[in-house]
Amino acid sequence: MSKPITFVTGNAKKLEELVAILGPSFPRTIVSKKIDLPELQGDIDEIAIKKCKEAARQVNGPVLVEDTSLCFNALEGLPGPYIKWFLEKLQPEGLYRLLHGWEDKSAQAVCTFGYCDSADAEPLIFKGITEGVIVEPRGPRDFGWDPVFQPKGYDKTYAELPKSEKNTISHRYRALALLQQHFEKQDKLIN
Ligand SMILES: O=P(O)(O)OP(=O)(O)OP(=O)(O)OC[C@H]1O[C@@H](n2cnc3c(O)ncnc32)[C@H](O)[C@@H]1O
Ligand SMILES: [Mg+2]
Repeated sequence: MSKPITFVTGNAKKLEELVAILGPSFPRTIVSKKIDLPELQGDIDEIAIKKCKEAARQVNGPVLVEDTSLCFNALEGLPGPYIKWFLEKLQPEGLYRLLHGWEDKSAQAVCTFGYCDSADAEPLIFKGITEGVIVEPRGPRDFGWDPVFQPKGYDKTYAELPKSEKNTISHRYRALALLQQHFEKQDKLIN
């Protein structure tokens, strides 16, 4: 039997979505641990790799982490991985206002999972991207910047969409689909 994987996050909403997206058929057991890992700097992959290594060091076993970015194309990809601080200070209204004066409101929601077998293993990276536009905030405010992100091809923001629908098109869903493929392949090799 493989050891359970510890999903390390300080964000209960991320955990809720991961559980809903993976469902009961995921081949490995996932447990969660609430640790606020350091908010690192660097490019998106670099951050996920460092974050994963730090989690593996603290947990001392197989770990999963994820880092989420919101990249505005008009701003060359910023706020990107620093979205947490932008959101905290500016609120969803302020995120929308950042693009005042720019015609291009397009953005990418990026979710990057890192998985590490042990503290000395190199992390594997699984990345999902959903294209969209930044709009004036609409919908419930229970998760981050969901009210300002309207996925491409939709007339509703992430916040306005039913959770079940967000979870079939989101950046997190796309990243987890890759992660799921990886573990299903591995499961077949073992059994
Ligand atoms: O402990 P970790 O996993 O790092 O959790 P966190 O809340 O610090 O998350 P990040 O460092 O990845 O920062 C991403 C920010 O974007 C927010 N966020 C993440 N996923 C989101 C989603 O699907 N929709 C809206 N906001 C999201 C989240 O609340 C943070 O403010
Ligand atoms: Mg964080």
